[in-house]
Amino acid sequence: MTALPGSLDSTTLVVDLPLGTTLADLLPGLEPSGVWLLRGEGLIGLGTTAHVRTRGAERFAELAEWHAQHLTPLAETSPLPDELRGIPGAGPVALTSITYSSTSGADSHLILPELILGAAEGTAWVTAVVRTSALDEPIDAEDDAARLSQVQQLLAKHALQLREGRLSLADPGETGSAGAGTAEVGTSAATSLIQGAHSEQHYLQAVRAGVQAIGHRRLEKLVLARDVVVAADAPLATGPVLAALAADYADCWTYLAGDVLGATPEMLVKIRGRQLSARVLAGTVDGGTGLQQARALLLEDPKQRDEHRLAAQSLLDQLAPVAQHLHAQDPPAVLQLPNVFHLSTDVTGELTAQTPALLVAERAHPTAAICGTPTATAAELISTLEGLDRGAFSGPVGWLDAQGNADFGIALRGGVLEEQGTQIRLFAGCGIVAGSDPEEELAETWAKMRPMLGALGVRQP
Ligand SMILES: C=C(O[C@@H]1C=C(C(=O)O)C=C[C@H]1O)C(=O)O
Repeated sequence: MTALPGSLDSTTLVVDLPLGTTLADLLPGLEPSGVWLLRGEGLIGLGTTAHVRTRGAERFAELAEWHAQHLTPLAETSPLPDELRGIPGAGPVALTSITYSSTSGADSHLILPELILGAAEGTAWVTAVVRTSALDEPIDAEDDAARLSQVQQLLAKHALQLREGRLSLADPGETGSAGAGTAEVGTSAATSLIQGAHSEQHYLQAVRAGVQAIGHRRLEKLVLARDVVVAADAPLATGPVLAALAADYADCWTYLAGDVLGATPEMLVKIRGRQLSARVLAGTVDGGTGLQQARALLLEDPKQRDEHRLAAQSLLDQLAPVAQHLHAQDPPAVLQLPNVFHLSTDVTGELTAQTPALLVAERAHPTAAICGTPTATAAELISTLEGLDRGAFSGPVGWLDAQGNADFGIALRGGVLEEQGTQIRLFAGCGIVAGSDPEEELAETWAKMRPMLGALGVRQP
């Protein structure tokens, strides 16, 4: 864990975006350190004021402690402009990605960007977060001119400008920013698809073994994943990749935190004060199926309904010790995405105590949507059958603000950057239950990788 010398100071200004544009429109010209966007609104982080890395069984607790020590105090010391009070995510936020497994060899991350662009409920803002020890002299809370100039400097550093209250990309040639320049290299990087840790045959074999274990009544469900690698001839520029995901999958949360990025349709847990909500997905058919047929295939198939029921139930069971009035939509709905249809259950509830958001996420994770039932048996079988270190894939990903609000999606439909950003390992998994067909599950993994393959300019074989 990284200690943070000195305390933090933050400034938030309400800004306008150019008419008819959203935050997502800025992405192609930026090199973000964190992203969380849904339908054009959300957060873009730039640069880092602090980056905490941790591993192991205490990873949630350690990040929660860091959040309480460093981010929470800013709610008191750096008040928000009136227009932003009560807007979740406004002001200083940390983006986070946490590994699926406590035994992963990969880091879990909490990143506090130095500059955050935010938009929610039709209002946009910029927030600068600095270490007071990095300032020549402390900035007076009331010194608006000094605060504006500090924000302007950080904007220029990241290829942005604020003119008459309007935020936009800097005019070409205006700044010496690294952002715009490298983005161009990245968009033109040639990409190719190569095998991941294992072959398709290995996956088919793993699914067969999973179905067999279910047949022997060792467990009811397990989620088996596979990986492929997209290699590029230059570092990938994440801004344009994320912009493509945000444009094509507007109903998914487009994310970047630590080394993982993607566009996920699944919300592990969203926390707003004491209120919590979630969106559980499980049960999938290919997007090429018409809506009418997809509804029948999902809602009327006992196998799909069972697979879904186990996922929803696992979340309710895992949240029960910290929440009350838990309510799950019943029957599930059908969620239509460009690549797939899912059975979907929205869950709501109320936290019974002031449990820190990261510890609520720890409780909720892993659901049977990405692990299985019973959890421990599924987790053990996954580690032997998959033969993968999932890293951040299928772990919680999202943001936390200083007030304790948070979004934790499940890091699906994404990939992990490797080799200095010149390659990205894509993952996708499928829920296996009695009667699962290995070939169909393999096809489903390709359908789930389609968003990333498309954004990276790689054709599905
Ligand atoms: C595991 C993934 O997705 C999960 C598994 C699903 C399924 O098996 O039907 C559906 C949605 C997700 O909960 C993935 O996208 O990799």
